[in-house]
Amino acid sequence: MDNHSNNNSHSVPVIRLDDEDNLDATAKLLRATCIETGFFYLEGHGVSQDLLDKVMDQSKRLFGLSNESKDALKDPVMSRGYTSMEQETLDPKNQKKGDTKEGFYIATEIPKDDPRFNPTKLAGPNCWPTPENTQGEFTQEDCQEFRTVMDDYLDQVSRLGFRVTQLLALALELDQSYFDPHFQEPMPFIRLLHYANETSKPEEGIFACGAHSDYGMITLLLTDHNPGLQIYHNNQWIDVPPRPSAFVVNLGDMLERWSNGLFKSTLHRVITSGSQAGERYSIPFFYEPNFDTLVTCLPTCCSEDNPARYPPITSGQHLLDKYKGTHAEFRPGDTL
Ligand SMILES: O=C(O)CCC(=O)C(=O)O
Ligand SMILES: [Fe+2]
Repeated sequence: MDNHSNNNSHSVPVIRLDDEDNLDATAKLLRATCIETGFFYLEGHGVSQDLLDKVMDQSKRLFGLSNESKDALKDPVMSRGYTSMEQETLDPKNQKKGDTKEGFYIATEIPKDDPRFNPTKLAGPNCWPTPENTQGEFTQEDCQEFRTVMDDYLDQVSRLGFRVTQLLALALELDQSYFDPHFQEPMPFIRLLHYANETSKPEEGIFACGAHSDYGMITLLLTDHNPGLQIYHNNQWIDVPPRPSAFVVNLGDMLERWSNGLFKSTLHRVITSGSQAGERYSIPFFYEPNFDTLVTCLPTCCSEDNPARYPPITSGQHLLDKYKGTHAEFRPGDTL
């Protein structure tokens, strides 16, 4: 029997990034949290409310486009742009149909004539709305505004992601700068999400977002006021309610692997209740190391008694392997 929601016997802690005087205490709290669930709220992060509001508004405008226009914004080879409702199935074993959500991927803009352009390494241009591909639904100014807001957001959350990796290094009892070289050419991905006004029915295999763990290093999630996110902890699903102005941060499989299983990448899902919640908007930001970073057991996480459990893998290969399993339409680097 699947409990839809639970009282919060466990609550997700708040970590503040602006408490420089108590860095040791913050790192200790973060360590305990990462060993337990790897989920926490992040406050004092320095990203302005104005920008958070703007990015949500622009996301709503984008998903308000007609299906025809949104379909013209797909780029499965570059893994960018629009992904349709039910295209992604995050938990194929338990889902009868795909996630009841649509999405839009944005990453670092690398033009085709840039020497770094390489679709097999997920490095390429974004798929921006234009007056042409939106059939005039977006004017030139609308398109410019969308891009300006998204560029600004990508820049700010990337800086924030870098600071979080420094705090994670401390939590892992490493030098604060330990991860810095691995984020010199990071792979940041914004994913705008829009959940349908449809009630999830776990017992019938219908989920807003099926149970999964995230693939990469860290995820910084911005949500609107609608509840729905749950984490699986101590054999039950626990609500992680929206907390205004905070990011929900969670660790992904890559960091679990890097830390030899010490830091957890916890299973989570989204359950929507159509009548109560209406449509839900959220924006996960995935912050990943350089494509060529070698993810191999961190020095503080293995010893003679606790040898490395996973063979080394590059960050890029790890992500590509994971994407293949869940994105029906994604074909990174296929013949252009
Ligand atoms: O929408 C949410 O609250 C969570 C989304 C999520 O877990 C994901 O996209 O990885
Ligand atoms: Fe997730």
